[in-house]
Amino acid sequence: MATDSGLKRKVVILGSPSVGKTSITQQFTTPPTYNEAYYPTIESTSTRTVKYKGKDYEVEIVDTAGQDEFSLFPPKYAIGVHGYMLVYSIASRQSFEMITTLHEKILDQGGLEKVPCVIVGQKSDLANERRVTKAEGDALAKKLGAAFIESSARDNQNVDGAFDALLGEMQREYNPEPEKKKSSWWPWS
Ligand SMILES: Nc1nc2c(ncn2[C@@H]2O[C@H](COP(=O)(O)OP(=O)(O)OP(=O)(O)O)[C@@H](O)[C@H]2O)c(=O)[nH]1
Repeated sequence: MATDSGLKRKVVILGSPSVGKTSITQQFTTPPTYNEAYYPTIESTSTRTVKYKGKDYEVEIVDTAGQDEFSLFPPKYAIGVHGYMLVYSIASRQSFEMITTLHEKILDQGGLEKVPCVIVGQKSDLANERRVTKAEGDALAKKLGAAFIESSARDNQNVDGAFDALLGEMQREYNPEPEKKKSSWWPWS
């Protein structure tokens, strides 16, 4: 896990193979980009500067190889990382179930109790092949203390929204809003 490092954020994208991790990353860093062809990723890092609440953040994004329940969690994905995007496909139950496993691995590896996270239900355009409801995604995110969004890299739907949600989670962790001054009982004080 990382400490607050000013206006830089390092995020790692994790999920089962072929859920659209590379597609969502490319659509975010070099829009508009979408590739119908599937090329399995080994690992790839890209950056984009984004404005969040009036400040420019340099976001470094590590797009990882698809994981299954037997994959080892590389320790480098726990060091210096500010937040995680956990991606599944709404058309794959198995990829949805991997989210809980991945979340556990992140906490175990970092020795953490919580971590800034967004859960992304990708391929929302595949409505006829849906195997995971929005309510299930939402409930899992609540259980894991994460943000939740459904997106389509193909249609460029909610791609920026997914990263924005993660920035929000990281902001809460590293730059919490100062507590609002409690209103005084005395109206004149
Ligand atoms: N229908 C649909 N297909 C998508 C979407 N995003 C990605 N795909 C397709 O799904 C396949 C896998 O996409 P990738 O982005 O390579 O998936 P990945 O999760 O990076 O895959 P790994 O490298 O194996 O981990 C490709 O054929 C994409 O064109 C989407 O939003 N909708």
